[in-house]
Amino acid sequence: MSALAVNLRTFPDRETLAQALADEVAEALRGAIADGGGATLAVSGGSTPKLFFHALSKAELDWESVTVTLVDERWVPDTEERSNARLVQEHLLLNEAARAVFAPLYNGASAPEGALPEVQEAISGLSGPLTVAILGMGDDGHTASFFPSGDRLEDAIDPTGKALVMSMRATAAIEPRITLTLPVLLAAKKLVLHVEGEKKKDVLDEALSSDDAAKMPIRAVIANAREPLETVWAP
Ligand SMILES: O=C1O[C@H](COP(=O)(O)O)[C@@H](O)[C@H](O)[C@H]1O
Repeated sequence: MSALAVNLRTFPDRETLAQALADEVAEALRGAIADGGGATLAVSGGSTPKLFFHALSKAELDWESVTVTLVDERWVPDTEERSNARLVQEHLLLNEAARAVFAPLYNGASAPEGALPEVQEAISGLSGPLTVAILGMGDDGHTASFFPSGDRLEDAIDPTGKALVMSMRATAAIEPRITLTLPVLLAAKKLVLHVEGEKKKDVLDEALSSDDAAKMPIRAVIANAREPLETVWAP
C-alpha cells in the first residue's frame, strides 16, 4: 500500500497537457492580479517544461504585473546551455510573456553559497507567497534542486526551516545549485508537479511507495503539501 498520494491527472499527449496547464496557470495569474496585487510564477528548468512554456507565453494577461522566477538554478551564467534562466528566456519570455519581469536566481557570484543572502533578499522582495510554482522531477526523484545526497538537502527540505533559498552540491547535480526551499514551495497558492513519459511515471510510483525523502526528495513535497499534490502527466 502507498505511503503517500498525489492528485494525478493524466493527459492523452504532451501538447494537450501543455495547453491545459498553461490555461490553468494563466487563470491563477489573472486571479492574483485581479485581487489587486502582482502575481509571481516560479518555474522549473530541465527538459520537460518547453511545450508548456510556449503555450503559456501566448496567454493573454497583464504580464507586466507578473514576476517570473525559477524554482532552482544551476550555478552557471545564462550564456551556458544548461542555464535554467536561459531556458526561460528562450522558451517562456516570448510572445505575450515577453512583458513579464524576470527575477533570476543566478547573480554572477563565484559560488551559490556566497550569493545566498543577496538572492534571499531578492526573493523576499517578491510580494507574499508565490502565486504559482511548477515543479519537475528527475529520474532520481529529485525536484527543484533537492538532490538525494545533496550537501544541504536536510536544510532545504525542512518544512519548518526559515531560509527561502539554499545552495546545493551533489554529484548528480553536475554544477553547484541554488534552490527555493521546501517551505517557499509549499506556501505557493498553486503548486503543480509536471512529469512526462513512462519512466517518470515509474519514478513517481516508486516515490509513492515509501516516505524516505532522503532517497527521493520529491517525497518531502508530497508528504508536506497542504492537499494531495496536484500532478499532471502525459506519456
Ligand atoms: O536539473 C533539473 O532537473 C529537474 C528535472 O528536469 P527534466 O529534464 O527531467 O525535466 C528540473 O525540474 C529542475 O528544475 C532542473 O534544475
